[in-house]
Amino acid sequence: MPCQSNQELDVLIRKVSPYTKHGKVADYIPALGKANPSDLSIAIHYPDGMCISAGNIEKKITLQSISKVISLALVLLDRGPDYVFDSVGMEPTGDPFNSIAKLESVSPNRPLNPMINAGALVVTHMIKGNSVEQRLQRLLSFVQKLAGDSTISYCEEVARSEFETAYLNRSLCYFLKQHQVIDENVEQLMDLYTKQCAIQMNCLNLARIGQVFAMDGIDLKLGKRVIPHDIARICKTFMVTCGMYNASGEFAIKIGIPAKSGVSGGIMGAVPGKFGIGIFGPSLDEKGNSIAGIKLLEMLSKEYNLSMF
Ligand SMILES: NC(=O)CC[C@H](N)C(=O)O
Repeated sequence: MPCQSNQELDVLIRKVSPYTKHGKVADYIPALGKANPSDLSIAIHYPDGMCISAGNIEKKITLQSISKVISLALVLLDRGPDYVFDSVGMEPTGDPFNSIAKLESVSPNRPLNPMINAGALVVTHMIKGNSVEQRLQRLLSFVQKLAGDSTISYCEEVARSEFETAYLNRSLCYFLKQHQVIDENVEQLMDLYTKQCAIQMNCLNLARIGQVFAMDGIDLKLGKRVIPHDIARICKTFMVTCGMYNASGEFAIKIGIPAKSGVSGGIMGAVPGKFGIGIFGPSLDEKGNSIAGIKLLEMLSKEYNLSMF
């Protein structure tokens, strides 16, 4: 079913697009610095397969931190919650996503949650397979299944650009290795992690994955469960408590939708029992969230009473 462009969403986009001028695109990953700051698009995917959109939803974006929810779901499926949460906590940090501070100050020295970089690196470390290629393929197949799109792959340019400049993430890895939280070659883990973050899709794919989480792991279009209920619930809870980094509290109060953002400017939303949302707006606020994307979600949530609280 093709995605229908929608007038009401179009009006919302036009209202919030001036906000794109207040933020800036991420450039600490050089390839992301090429994004057009005034881009803004949204897709909403319903469980029956219907889809509405506004803006250029064909444009492909890299998942960046949004991938953390999906790798977490895969690793929970593979290894079970007890194994995973032995090495990664369940608490928000209140710190920026790439902070190293609490790794040192909180005992034991394990990351506080899987949505910060340190926690996500541990989760990626847990993806099963005999080589980076095999582990990436397993993750990609899982992403393709959730999005219902077997063409999804990763962007080599963005992956390479992050791999060549990820000094802070390497520091996190070495810290974790020193404390025996991971036992993998750091370059190998960075290779897999940067490719994971560079998995590329459009807003419609993103909305469809959001919809699977919104429906607690059931893909109604396929007529089957693709993520076990308890795992979808864990992922959604992390989206509420840590999904928007250290802006998650304010986001929960003002918007109240489980969501995960990435520094590419993507946001994946999962409105429980209703629909999934995919947003792309690469101009970011100071915490690394899409500045206009958040405004868009705020207006949408108010207008259609979408807060889960
Ligand atoms: N917040 C993000 O989207 C961060 C993801 C990015 N790949 C990083 O590790 O820095």
